[in-house]
Amino acid sequence: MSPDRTSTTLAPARSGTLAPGTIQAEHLWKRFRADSQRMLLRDNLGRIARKLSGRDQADWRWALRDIHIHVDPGEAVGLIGSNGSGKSTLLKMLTGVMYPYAGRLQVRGRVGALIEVRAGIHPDLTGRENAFLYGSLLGLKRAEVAKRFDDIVDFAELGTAIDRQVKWYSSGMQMRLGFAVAAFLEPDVLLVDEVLAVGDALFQQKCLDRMRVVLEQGTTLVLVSHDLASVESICTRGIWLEQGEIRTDGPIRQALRGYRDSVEEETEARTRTDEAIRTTYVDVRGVDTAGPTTNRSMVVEADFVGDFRGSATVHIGVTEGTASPVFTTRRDVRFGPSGTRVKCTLDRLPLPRGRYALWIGVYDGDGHPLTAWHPAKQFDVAGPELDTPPRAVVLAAPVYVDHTWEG
Ligand SMILES: Nc1ncnc2c1ncn2[C@@H]1O[C@H](COP(=O)(O)OP(=O)(O)OP(=O)(O)O)[C@@H](O)[C@H]1O
Repeated sequence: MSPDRTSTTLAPARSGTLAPGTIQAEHLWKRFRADSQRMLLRDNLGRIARKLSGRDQADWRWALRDIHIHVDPGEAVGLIGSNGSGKSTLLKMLTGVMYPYAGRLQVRGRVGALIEVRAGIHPDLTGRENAFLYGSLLGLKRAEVAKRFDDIVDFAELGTAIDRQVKWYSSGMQMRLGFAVAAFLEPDVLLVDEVLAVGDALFQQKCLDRMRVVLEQGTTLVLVSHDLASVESICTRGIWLEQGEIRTDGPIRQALRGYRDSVEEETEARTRTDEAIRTTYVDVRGVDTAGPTTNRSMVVEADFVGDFRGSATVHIGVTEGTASPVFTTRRDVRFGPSGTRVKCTLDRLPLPRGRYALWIGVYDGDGHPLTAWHPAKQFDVAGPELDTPPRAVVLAAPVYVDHTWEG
């Protein structure tokens, strides 16, 4: 399918009857030249010659295809997806720094955006000047920015550096300034792209807390991040993009589940079949329960075959969907000609109810993979849900700990 440009508005319409804080995208398409990255002079000359002779068949790649989104004021939306799926492109169009190829886009009200660490921040101006400039771009009067200025400096922890030119700031300081300015100037829509990764853990937590305050004030939030725990802790709705298309738009847990499952499937598919050792059988089961159960025994069994002979280390781990395991364990094993079976009993499974994946990797004495670290089996655990942490906590690690309360 390709877009119909005849019936579209090319520029983002920022007016209409929608309430401030509403985002509406209809049939949104965006493409880039596939060769637009780096180009040598001779390539350019060749292209100009082809253009003059009418033979220039540009190679285009769609970054976004037929995107429909309606976000109501006050919603907290997480945009998730793998590298290159179109998240930043969509966010840039929402801020107005990029135009769609086709489609209609309405973003109503004042838009505060932090789309790149340095975006919207002028290096030759001081932090103070930047804050006032940004405020005026948002349509705020000088006095309105002045009223919030101390909060911005306090939050960004910039102290006297606020009167220094921004080009002397570290990237962390620039991010803190950018976030504080965008989040404290009371936007109707706050757009945040991946920048939290630049700050230290304490500052990330502060940003998440601030986003919650901003949400409570009725601002609409769109957050792009690969930190799925942060996205889950703050967003109620998730939009999962894949190759420029919406795969899921729904409750955040549902979108994250779909995305995590697809990451696992892809890793599994990428697992090479020419490895020195291959996994031929994997089982995960309860010992005296119908299936894996919280705080009860669980058994993992795996069979391996392959050309490798000698001793190697089998690692197994359990993840909640991404590659970082909740825990791992390992065993040195001798691999012989007739295949090898390992069995591991976990006495008290420390996982609350949920769906998990068992990952396996086998490594030789130098740490080289004989079987690459890959998801080998999904399994469900029966048992209690994890206790709900206070809202301020990003996300509790999914570990069940046996405990007793007194008093
Ligand atoms: N200015 C540009 N010129 C050419 N291609 C671009 C440009 N910006 C983005 N693209 C391409 O558009 C596609 C989507 O990119 P985008 O940055 O939106 O993805 P993303 O989901 O934000 O990825 P990441 O998680 O890596 O930040 C990619 O194929 C990318 O190479």
